Amino acid sequence: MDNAQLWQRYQDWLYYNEELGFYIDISRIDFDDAFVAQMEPKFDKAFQDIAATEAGAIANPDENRMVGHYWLRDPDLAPTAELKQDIVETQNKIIDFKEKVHSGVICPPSGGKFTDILSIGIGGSALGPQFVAQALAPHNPPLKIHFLDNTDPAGIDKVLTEIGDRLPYTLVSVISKSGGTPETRNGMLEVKKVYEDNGLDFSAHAFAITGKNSKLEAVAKEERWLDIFPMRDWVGGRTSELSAVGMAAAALQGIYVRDMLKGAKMMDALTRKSSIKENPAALLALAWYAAGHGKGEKDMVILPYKDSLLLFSRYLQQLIMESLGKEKDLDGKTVNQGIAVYGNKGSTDQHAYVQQLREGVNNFFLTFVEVLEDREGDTVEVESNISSGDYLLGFLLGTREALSEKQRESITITIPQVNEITVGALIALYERAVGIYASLVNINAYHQPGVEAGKKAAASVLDIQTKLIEELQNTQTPISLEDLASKIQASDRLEIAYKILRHLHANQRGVILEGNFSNPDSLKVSWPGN
Ligand SMILES: O=P(O)(O)OC[C@H]1O[C@](O)(CO)[C@@H](O)[C@@H]1O
Repeated sequence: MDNAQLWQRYQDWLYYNEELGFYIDISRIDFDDAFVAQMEPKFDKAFQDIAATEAGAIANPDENRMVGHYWLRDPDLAPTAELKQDIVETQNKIIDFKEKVHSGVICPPSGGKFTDILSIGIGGSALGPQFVAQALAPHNPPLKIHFLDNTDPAGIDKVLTEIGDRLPYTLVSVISKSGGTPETRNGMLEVKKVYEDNGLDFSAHAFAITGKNSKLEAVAKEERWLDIFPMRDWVGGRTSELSAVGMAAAALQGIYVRDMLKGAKMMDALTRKSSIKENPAALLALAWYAAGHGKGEKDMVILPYKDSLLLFSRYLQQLIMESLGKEKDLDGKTVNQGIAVYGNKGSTDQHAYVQQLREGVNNFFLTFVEVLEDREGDTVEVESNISSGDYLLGFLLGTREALSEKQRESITITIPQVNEITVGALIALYERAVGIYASLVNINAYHQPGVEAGKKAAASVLDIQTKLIEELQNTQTPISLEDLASKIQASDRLEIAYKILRHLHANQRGVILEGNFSNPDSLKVSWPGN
């Protein structure tokens, strides 16, 4: 296509909503009218599926659950009066909590006001709050947020060192829908110990966001934490940013959470339309399908040209990959679906991997995110009539053109500003696009059976560790790996046993390994206390 044809195609496919100031351009994705016509019946079904989901159908059949994140921003849509009341009450309770914290009614036992929040959670219990904090937290937030989203001891130490002597003024938010995620539990136990070691009452600093009757809820109740906010089984972790999970963290940082909900509600109204061209989420799903032939053949590279949106791709990675990455379809057929998502920000990534995007393997499509407003306040010119923001746009458009010349496809989303309304709308846009795409490819977007396999395997590793240590403590002389593994009936897990022992040895945890480390079979292991 020449430039005149591309310009025409841009206008033919441009989506614009005046109220939100949102543009979506899928003109640089390679599809034709015949493809759209052929997709229409699938979209009709997808629109019906999502309407049923919003009305309270069991959209997550494997877990026998409704899927209700749409109700969070429009409680009137909730299928029962109880659910509606629950949503409204939780939101009001969060606003009330943040007001009490900000005003000092809820305060540290030593007096004064809370200055920091330490948010402990992982996956959907971290990624949304992290993205939103980066995108929207004011320069001088009433509370500064820190995250523990792993069980990495050095990572935990680093965050606690950053907090330093503000620990007595730090609120701790422990977030886990299941209430049993080991990384989160470990973070909580380590942080609790640091509070206790400093003579501080952890319970007077902590609040929980968790599912009903979870282990975490029991602990928070028993230890009389400051508060407990509910997570409901009809909100998945990766769609929980606009539930208590994201709301509490955002509100405490001084972000206008009601506006986030408003932006999401506005986008929901737009993405409920049953005409592909008038529905921005359907346009995204159409573009994803066209690019990857409905099989995820191409990766999705997300490039926001705005530093504050840096974590958008990371957030979308879970939303899209945990939702769409499925072995079986809804009929039980093996399909191995999914779309790989990566990206950071432009133009920074231009100096990292855009070389490969333009000239290397053509296995991706890009999503540029353009923000019209450069900055608050006056613009500085770095050259005559040219600002840094002009360069940013120049790099975006230049990269789009350079890629397009080489048949690399792209979508461009344009928003007027990064604010509560547009961020809420972006979240809702992608949540809906994922729901529509899942329906197009006939998969359950709302379960995550694949994650369980890794969790079970990790538990079995820790079980072997316990047995190895017990056995070693009863062994008087150095013993070969093979003999030790055989004693605990783990001869078939020799590699795992060796790696556990090597880790314990490296951390001076009582285990001594001796011998030739390039020949693990030759190593002898002992417990020096013996
Ligand atoms: O909130 P939870 O239950 O601790 O789970 C954290 C994350 O773990 C997963 O269940 C699986 O990795 C995600 O879906 C979820 O967001």
